[in-house]
Amino acid sequence: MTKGTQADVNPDLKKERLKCNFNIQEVTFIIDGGKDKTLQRKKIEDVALNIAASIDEVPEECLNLKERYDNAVRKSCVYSNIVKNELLEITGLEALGSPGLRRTADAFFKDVSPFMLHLGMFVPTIIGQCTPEQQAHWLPKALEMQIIGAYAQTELGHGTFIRGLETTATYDPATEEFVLHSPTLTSTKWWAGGLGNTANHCIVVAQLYTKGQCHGTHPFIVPIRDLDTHEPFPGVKVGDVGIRMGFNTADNGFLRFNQYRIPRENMMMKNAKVMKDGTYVKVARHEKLTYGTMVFVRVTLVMEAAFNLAKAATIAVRYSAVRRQSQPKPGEPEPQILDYPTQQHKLFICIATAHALQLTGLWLWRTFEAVLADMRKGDTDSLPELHALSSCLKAVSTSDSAALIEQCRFACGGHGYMLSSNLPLLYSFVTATRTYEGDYTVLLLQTARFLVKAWEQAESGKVLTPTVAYLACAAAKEKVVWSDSVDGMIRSFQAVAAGKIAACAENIKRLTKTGTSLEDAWQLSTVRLVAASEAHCRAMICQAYWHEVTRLTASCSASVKIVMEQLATLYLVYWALETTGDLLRYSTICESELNKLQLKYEELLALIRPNAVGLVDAFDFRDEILHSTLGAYDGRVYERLMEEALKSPLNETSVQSSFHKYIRPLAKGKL
Ligand SMILES: CCCCCCCCCCCCCCCCCCCCCC(=O)SCCNC(=O)CCNC(=O)[C@H](O)C(C)(C)COP(=O)(O)OP(=O)(O)OC[C@H]1O[C@@H](n2cnc3c(N)ncnc32)[C@H](O)[C@@H]1OP(=O)(O)O
Ligand SMILES: Cc1cc2nc3c(=O)[nH]c(=O)nc-3n(C[C@H](O)[C@H](O)[C@H](O)COP(=O)(O)OP(=O)(O)OC[C@H]3O[C@@H](n4cnc5c(N)ncnc54)[C@H](O)[C@@H]3O)c2cc1C
Repeated sequence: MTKGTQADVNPDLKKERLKCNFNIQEVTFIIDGGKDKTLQRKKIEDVALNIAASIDEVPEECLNLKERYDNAVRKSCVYSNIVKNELLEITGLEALGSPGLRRTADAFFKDVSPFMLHLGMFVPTIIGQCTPEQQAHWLPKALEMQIIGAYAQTELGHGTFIRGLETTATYDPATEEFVLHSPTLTSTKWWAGGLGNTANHCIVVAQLYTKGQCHGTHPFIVPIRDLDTHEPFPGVKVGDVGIRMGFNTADNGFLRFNQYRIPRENMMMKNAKVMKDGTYVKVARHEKLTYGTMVFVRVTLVMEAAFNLAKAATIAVRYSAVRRQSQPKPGEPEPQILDYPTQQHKLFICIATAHALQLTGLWLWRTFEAVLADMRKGDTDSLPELHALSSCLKAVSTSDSAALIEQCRFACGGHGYMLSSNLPLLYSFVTATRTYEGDYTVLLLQTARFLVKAWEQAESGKVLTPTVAYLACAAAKEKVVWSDSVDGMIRSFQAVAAGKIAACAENIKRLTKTGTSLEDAWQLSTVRLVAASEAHCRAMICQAYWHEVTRLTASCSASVKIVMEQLATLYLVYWALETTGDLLRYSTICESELNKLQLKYEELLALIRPNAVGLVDAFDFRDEILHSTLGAYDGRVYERLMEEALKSPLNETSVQSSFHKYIRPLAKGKL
């Protein structure tokens, strides 16, 4: 964080920091996943942000579309040199997924780098889908930025339904090449980040045909532009998809092939191969291993959701400590808006959710690594559970994060609507995460498949995998006894999930018994299935969050343990109050217990209040990363708003040319 001198800090923020009663650094270590991780992150930030090239003289949002893109490319080149020459030195390949890299990227790009998908998906797909020999060929070139790649899976006609993709890759044994072709308008690749103007290579997911047979979708590495001239190769048509709600510097593109040939070796052959004579050989033990990059990105998106929400919460809480408004008691000074319980209600859940998603995300990452280790030994048994877990957690975390970032914007009143607050841009960036890498509903329905199967296993007394083990207790179908202890609340959330899953399973059974096909019975139950999946995910987040807080604060100072537990309890109570209808249905909770719960919630808001600024300081964001007039460490909100306003191109002259051209003639009746 950029602390400046204490004299520069807004007096209200100064007082808030004196009120804070816990060790901020200890909380930072917990959020980062350990002291060593914090130190590494800070080192990366220091190295990367000492290079002033990230600074824009004119705010990014004041440039036109083309200027913004060119500027983003310029900064991407500076930044990729830093990654290549400095950051990879610090941590090796691990740097690519490190929080330090993620954070410093935000200091360079208020919107998104056109190189993001190169690092975010192109490189991970090479690592996940190539044979060691292919990796040795492609990876150094990609890491050295000799080639720049995109990931083109989605088409104009299909994003969700991958099996329905239309682009074909037909093997020609005579030349030992694949012929890529886009047979229809709807087969045009659409959306790939970095593809429109930047990438010279692209991972293309296409239907593989060999010896006259289709073997489903497979990934290929495809050179699309000449490395020297950057002109698209004959047979390749590529361009930008047009202006978007956000991501306007991400260079999302379209791509069409006309009988375009690539060598056989460009098929990514870790999970399946095509031999020289065209024989198709399946290597992988699990049908869906070609979907591996998506699972990897979904796992990382949970912490991405936490990260972005933490930024918004930092901005809104600091601003709420500085902003004074209204006069609830006559004659008294206007209070800080953070003193209003309604403001606390809007904001403290944002801090708690950022913690919940970050700690759940770290736990999910460890689970992912364990599954990966099993798969290296040839064991894919835990893949279905990982898919179910990562699907629902990606869906719920990105959806919660987007909704709460918007809530932070509301919490900042009119100033939150300024682009210089950074909240609108943050929202437009994060709301896309609910759609990309698997739409919210679609992913929850994937988890639902796993849950209904698990329920059937529970009913027949089979052993269940860890994340659904709670279903075994719920098979008794009795209402759970409500208790407002943490364990009691988690048990109740699980009972809600189990009750909803059971109702779905019963509904499907009832419909199929009366002659409805299984597919139709499933469709007719999907509204409930999505709700069941969401309830399961919420119960899982509550359990993982509380478990991690208990584990991680075991050796912390007492005050840190208290504040972390207050936040986690707030999260549980908040969701109990949000889902009272469900609790009334599946637990023994009654009116008086609901009233007690409401009181407990209000008490927690009051307890957290003195530590609110300390808690967002613990996210440890440097001002360069927050990019916010409202959220800077020093709280000089009004000064910064004025400084930014003066940078607007509309303030360059006191009279605009349009006055002479239109307004004056209009007034004189000459227009
Ligand atoms: C250098 C400087 C640089 C500076 C920058 C520096 C920046 C630094 C870095 C910055 C980082 C920033 C953040 C990250 C950035 C990322 C951005 C990403 C952007 C967005 C990318 C995208 O957006 S990219 C496209 C993603 N597009 C989807 O996401 C499609 C969803 N659609 C499906 O994913 C399938 O279509 C769908 C539904 C499963 C059905 O697939 P399907 O039809 O084949 O399968 P069925 O439904 O029939 O299911 C049959 C059985 O398969 C099982 N199963 C299915 N999937 C499975 C799986 N994966 N693993 C195991 N099992 C699986 C299922 O559970 C069933 O099991 P069972 O039979 O036992 O029940
Ligand atoms: C900013 C951004 C960046 C992207 N980057 C990339 C990229 O780099 N590479 C890439 O390949 N793709 C990329 N995408 C595409 C993205 O992965 C898809 O948009 C996403 O997977 C959703 O697919 P879709 O657009 O086909 O939506 P659709 O599937 O058409 O969804 C429309 C609606 O239909 C519903 N629906 C669809 N199927 C079902 C079902 N089976 N049951 C119930 N409801 C259903 C959905 O819930 C949704 O409400 C990007 C998208 C965005 C917005």
